[in-house]
Amino acid sequence: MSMATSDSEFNPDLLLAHKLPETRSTYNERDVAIYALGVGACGQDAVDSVELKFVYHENGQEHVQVLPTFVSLFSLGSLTDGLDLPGFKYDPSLLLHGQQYIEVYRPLPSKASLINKVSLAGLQDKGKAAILEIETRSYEQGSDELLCMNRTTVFLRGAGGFSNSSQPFSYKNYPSNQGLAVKIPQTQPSAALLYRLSGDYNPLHSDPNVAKRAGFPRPILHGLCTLGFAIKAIIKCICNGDPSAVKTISGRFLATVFPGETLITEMWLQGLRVIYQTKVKERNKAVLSGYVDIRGLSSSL
Ligand SMILES: CCCCCCC[C@@H](O)CC(=O)SCCNC(=O)CCNC(=O)[C@H](O)C(C)(C)COP(=O)(O)OP(=O)(O)OC[C@H]1O[C@@H](n2cnc3c(N)ncnc32)[C@H](O)[C@@H]1OP(=O)(O)O
Repeated sequence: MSMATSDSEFNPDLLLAHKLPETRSTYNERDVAIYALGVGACGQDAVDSVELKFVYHENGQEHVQVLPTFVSLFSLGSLTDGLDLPGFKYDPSLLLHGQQYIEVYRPLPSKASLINKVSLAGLQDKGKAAILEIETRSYEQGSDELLCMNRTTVFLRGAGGFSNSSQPFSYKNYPSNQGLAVKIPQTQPSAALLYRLSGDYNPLHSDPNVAKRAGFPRPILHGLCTLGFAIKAIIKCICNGDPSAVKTISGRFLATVFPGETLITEMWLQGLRVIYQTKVKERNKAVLSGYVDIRGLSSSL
């Protein structure tokens, strides 16, 4: 992959000493529904009985239901302002989302105001790149109850070489038997343009010139959009459509996805852990892998 020369300046001591400010998130049912549409809810069948509840109040239902990956949006505030951090001069177009780890502690309300406490949780030197981990703990305003936690790993191409530390990642081995289920939600060519309306306005996903400068032939799909597609497939296949069954989500973005490609998510149930892998069908390429821990299995399974 070719990319523009980075003129990054990286001072890890200054960076790690920096305290990130709190951010605030307020959302309502409209935001929840737009997010769900952005990750393909009701994409194949406009009246899909499992997915309709993520965008519309069905009969007898008081509120739309919130997909657990919606909470990943609370982690965006600290970085979408262009990574304005001391000791850190970096071309944001070279940044790639590397991993996302999510814990959801309580059923998600369909509207809320949150205070996000943000901290730098890790920094690794990979030689050709630096990896920065940012933790965001989101509390409901008023009750101060912890609702969820995100750990976001960003892969900063060209910013490595400041030390010799490195930390391996352990989710590489997949069961050799065929997965429990496979879902094929097709992304639309406009997928990234729709998903960005949920709050990630990074031009890498919408501007052909920015994408070219970053080394891509055209804008790429948001990592968190791919994650949303994958976790929704797991909720549908394994959790009987119940989004509150999801406790923990872990995902590593292995390769880029282009809007319009078809995503296949394969999953294996091991106790209360679902191991999953998402591939792009057209290129037979693994693009996302990880696990989901669930609270329990519905009796209908
Ligand atoms: C706070 C909120 C902020 C949110 C910001 C998000 C903003 C969004 O708008 C941005 C996006 O959504 S970008 C789109 C989504 N992400 C992607 O498409 C990236 C896909 N992955 C890749 O391209 C490669 O894996 C790539 C390029 C990442 C790595 O591939 P290689 O360069 O080939 O790396 P490799 O040689 O295999 O490994 C080098 C070391 O790095 C570790 N590593 C690899 N992939 C990683 C990944 N995805 N995440 C974390 N670490 C990763 C490897 O383990 C290796 O380390 P070690 O040598 O210690 O084993």
